[in-house]
Amino acid sequence: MNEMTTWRHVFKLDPNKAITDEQLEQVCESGTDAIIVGGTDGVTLENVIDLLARVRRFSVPCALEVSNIEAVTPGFDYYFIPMVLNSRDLTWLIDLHHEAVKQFGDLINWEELFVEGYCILNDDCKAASLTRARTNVTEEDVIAYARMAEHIYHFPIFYMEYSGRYGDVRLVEKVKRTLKHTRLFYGGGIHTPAQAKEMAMWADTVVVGNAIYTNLQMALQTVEAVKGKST
Ligand SMILES: CC(C)=CCC/C(C)=C/CC/C(C)=C/CC/C(C)=C/CC/C(C)=C/CC/C(C)=C/CC/C(C)=C/COP(=O)(O)OP(=O)(O)O
Ligand SMILES: O=P(O)(O)OC[C@@H](O)CO
Ligand SMILES: [Mg+2]
Repeated sequence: MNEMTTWRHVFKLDPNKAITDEQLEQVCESGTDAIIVGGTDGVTLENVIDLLARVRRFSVPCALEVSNIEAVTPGFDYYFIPMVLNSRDLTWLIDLHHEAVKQFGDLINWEELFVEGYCILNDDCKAASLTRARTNVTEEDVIAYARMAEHIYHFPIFYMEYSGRYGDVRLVEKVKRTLKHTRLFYGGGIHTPAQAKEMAMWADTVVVGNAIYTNLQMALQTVEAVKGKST
């Protein structure tokens, strides 16, 4: 069984945001299942390598969520590749991926690569603007994207991305009830243990990002809320 399929909680670190060594240690030693390194803007080879080297002092698994070709580097345990299913622009579905595979094809260890079928649901986030995501979608639309991810594309991950905003738990539940094999990642607006626990009832994996930078002590408590005996 692949390790990724056991992850319940992950922290997403943004290479474009500052974190002290002490804070990073708390994140990496928190008991989270993995660290994802990723962000939409300001992600450079330099800040990715810097963060990778710092995270590597700890034993937690570390994945790079690739958002631009220039910032891809060896050394991560996994590479997560977003494909934005509700983008209006082929760039974010096919073109950049084609370019990257042309460039790195011979070097890619396909066992380490996981495609994430993204559905971006917050109109007011950087990833939505960048990819021109069609966020004005119905419940039926989202369920159809999830089914496409699982049955047409056979993606390992369907990612409900509310980056910066807490999402609709009832919709997360409905999507979860639809999926059988593809794992459901939920990310967006989780700042409290209660929110993390609520989303973890349905999502296979919950992703906590911004809270690391706004209220670290609260963010750390989301790990126990998702994985602890009290859940
Ligand atoms: C040896 C070697 C070099 C090995 C590596 C081989 C390898 C794995 C190559 C890559 C292969 C490949 C197919 C790459 C894909 C290339 C690519 C650029 C794809 C496009 C990805 C994409 C759709 C990006 C759009 C933006 C997006 C969805 C980002 C996800 C992250 C996200 C939403 C983060 C939230 O943070 P942020 O938006 O920064 O939030 P703040 O407002 O808080 O900052
Ligand atoms: O930063 P937040 O809102 O926690 O979102 C986490 C993650 O889904 C971002 O890609
Ligand atoms: Mg960012």
